[in-house]
Amino acid sequence: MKNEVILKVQNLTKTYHRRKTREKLVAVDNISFEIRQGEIFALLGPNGAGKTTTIKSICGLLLPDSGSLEIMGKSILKERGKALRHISAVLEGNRNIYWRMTPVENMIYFSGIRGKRLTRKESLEILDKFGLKEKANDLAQQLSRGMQQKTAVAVCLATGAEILLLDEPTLGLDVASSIELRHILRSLVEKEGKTILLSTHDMNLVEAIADRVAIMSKGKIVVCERKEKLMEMFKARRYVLKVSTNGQDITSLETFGAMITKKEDGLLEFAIDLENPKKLFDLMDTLKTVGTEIKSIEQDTVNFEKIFMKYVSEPEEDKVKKDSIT
Ligand SMILES: Nc1ncnc2c1ncn2[C@@H]1O[C@H](COP(=O)(O)OP(=O)(O)OP(=O)(O)O)[C@@H](O)[C@H]1O
Repeated sequence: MKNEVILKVQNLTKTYHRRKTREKLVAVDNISFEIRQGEIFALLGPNGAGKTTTIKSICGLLLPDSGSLEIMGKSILKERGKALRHISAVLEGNRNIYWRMTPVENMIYFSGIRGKRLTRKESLEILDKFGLKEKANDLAQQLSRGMQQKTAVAVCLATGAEILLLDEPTLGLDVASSIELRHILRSLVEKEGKTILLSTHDMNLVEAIADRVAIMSKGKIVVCERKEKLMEMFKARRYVLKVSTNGQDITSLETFGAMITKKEDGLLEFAIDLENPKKLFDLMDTLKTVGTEIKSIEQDTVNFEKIFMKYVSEPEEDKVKKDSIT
């Protein structure tokens, strides 16, 4: 049923042990989140944040140290078969298809493994949604990368699973193929009631299709929020100011966390992140006191790249702010 919790991850922890050095690495550190039916949930994070480890744990490919994983109320650890039949995954772009089989053969084979008898007619209908009907009888290895990735998602769909786990689905795709795949994913959710868990570095994809977003860093979830809310929060907070400077001491801007973006011919442009908009007036007072003239104040355009960077690189960003002002 729409809006029902369909996937529940609670206090998931996974540690890797390096054999040679006996070092321990906590790849996923006590994370919890829920995904509702009909949602596109994006899991983001820099390299090594723990996204793939999380997805592999959900697929039952890795055994977590602790925590619980439930799909449609069934525990992956205790009722593996019953839980996992509701999910289908594409890991690392397109690895879940056999190169020496055609798209149709892949679909019939993988749905067969899941106990589903897919007819050739049904598989052609699915391929049609992906614009791949003419390629139905070509070997997968003869398809372009974009076509292979779309075939991989088509295979996922062929299994009849309600939840699709897609790890980097747009990796290596050109702009047109990536946009096409976005439309396909959105329509799978809207027209067919599928639920999608997406792990990606593609911020345009997140901005275009995600409903909710969790950002991971060093094994932890640092924020989990509706995409619109995150965009709104940031839109309200970031300002870009242009001021004229004639050698005035502007080090006081540092207290406002200003980040200089341009400095030329007596004109200074800086971005500022003000959690409390009232602070904008304090900033204007400060600028007046040092004797700079404000040329313009604009609310910064917000995109997902900026939101992502804010959550995953705060200490470095602070350092840049400091460096650029002094
Ligand atoms: N099999 C393994 N053995 C030891 N360490 C591992 C193993 N797999 C992953 N790791 C480590 O666990 C951490 C998390 O890795 P993971 O692949 O989950 O990150 P990720 O967020 O998916 O990264 P990326 O965006 O680069 O794919 C990394 O530090 C990685 O080096």
